[in-house]
Amino acid sequence: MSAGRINESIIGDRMDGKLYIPYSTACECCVMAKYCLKGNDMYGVLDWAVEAYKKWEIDGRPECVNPDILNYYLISSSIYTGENFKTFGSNYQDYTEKFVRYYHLIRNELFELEKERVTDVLEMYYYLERKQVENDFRYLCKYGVSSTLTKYLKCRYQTNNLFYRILMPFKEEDINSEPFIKLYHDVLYDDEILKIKTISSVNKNDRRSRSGQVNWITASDAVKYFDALNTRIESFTGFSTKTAELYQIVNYGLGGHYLPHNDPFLKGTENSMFGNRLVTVLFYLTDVPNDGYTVFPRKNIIAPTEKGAALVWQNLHMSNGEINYETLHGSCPLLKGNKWRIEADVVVLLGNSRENWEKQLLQEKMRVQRKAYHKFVAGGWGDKQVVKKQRMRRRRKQG
Ligand SMILES: O=C(O)CCC(=O)C(=O)O
Ligand SMILES: [Fe+2]
Repeated sequence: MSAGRINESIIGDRMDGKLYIPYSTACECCVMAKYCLKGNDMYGVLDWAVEAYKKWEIDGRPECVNPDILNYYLISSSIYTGENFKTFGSNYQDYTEKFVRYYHLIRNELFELEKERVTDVLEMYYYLERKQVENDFRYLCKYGVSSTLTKYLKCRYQTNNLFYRILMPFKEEDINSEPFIKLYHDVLYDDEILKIKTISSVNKNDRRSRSGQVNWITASDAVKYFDALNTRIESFTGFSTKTAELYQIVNYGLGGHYLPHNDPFLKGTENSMFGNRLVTVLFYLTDVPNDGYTVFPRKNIIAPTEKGAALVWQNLHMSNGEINYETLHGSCPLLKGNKWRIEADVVVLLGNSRENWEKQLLQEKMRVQRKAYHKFVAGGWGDKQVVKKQRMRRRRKQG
């Protein structure tokens, strides 16, 4: 690179439309960006500036890389190519991937500098990112394979420290560790499935993002039919269903799908009384072999639709209650058969006090344990009755 000559080994080769860089340092990449800018090759500027960032991230920032100049390369080329994206050049897919990959780096730069029209470019990034997620979603639905068991992802009989589960443990399968996703096999019984299907009169729902027939189970039906199911949910999630939302039943016919989304409400739009959706529990009421998966495009994960199983995941970070965006998920378009599922969103009291988050989580867990203890050790009573009985016994003793 000395004496103004560029090391030939870094001049990239374009193979299959992709930039191939055998070896280069962050300094060399910066120089390449500079020359591309001189030659008005704004896509080249972007490629090399981003590549410089990549090297910088891995190897640390060398002296020769001036962050201001690198910012300038990124901003100018982003604005320029951002405009061009609207007309979709032939390399659209390639650039989409690149943008999405480096989005977090570029975004910070843009925010820091607050240059004019930055929002335009940001909007373009958001748009491309959404597009990318949809592409990943479709790809997963078409070609995804279920993950296999590894050292960290196992199957086990799970009692969750509940005495009565020693006799009938859950069949728990790890699907992913971070975010936590698990599949519980055989937790919904045939008679329950029949009951659910019978009481669910269907309402047509034709929103574009979700084509399935949706039905909400009324509060009175929930009490009548699903008390045992609530207890089961509490046993495997460890959280109380006291503030959970009503069950939502969906029947997907052919082509039925649900585009990728996150279940929790965005910051500030949570239920002011009850908080946000901490855990999602999806029960499958039908077997749909090799189809109709629930997929997590950010994690490259597919979950099979297995009759009687429940897929469970945590939507919020346990440390602070913030949304875990990695839990983005959707339901693949159904190409054959018929998929029924029932969803329970377990909500945890956040109220207005995020500072109390940890305390609240602990309280919810304790409430579930107390209830389990009273129900199965103290002889089949719910919380309230036990407390009442204990109070009466104490009074009798005192008086
Ligand atoms: O049915 C599925 O597989 C996913 C449903 C879902 O994500 C939802 O209802 O929020
Ligand atoms: Fe969902």
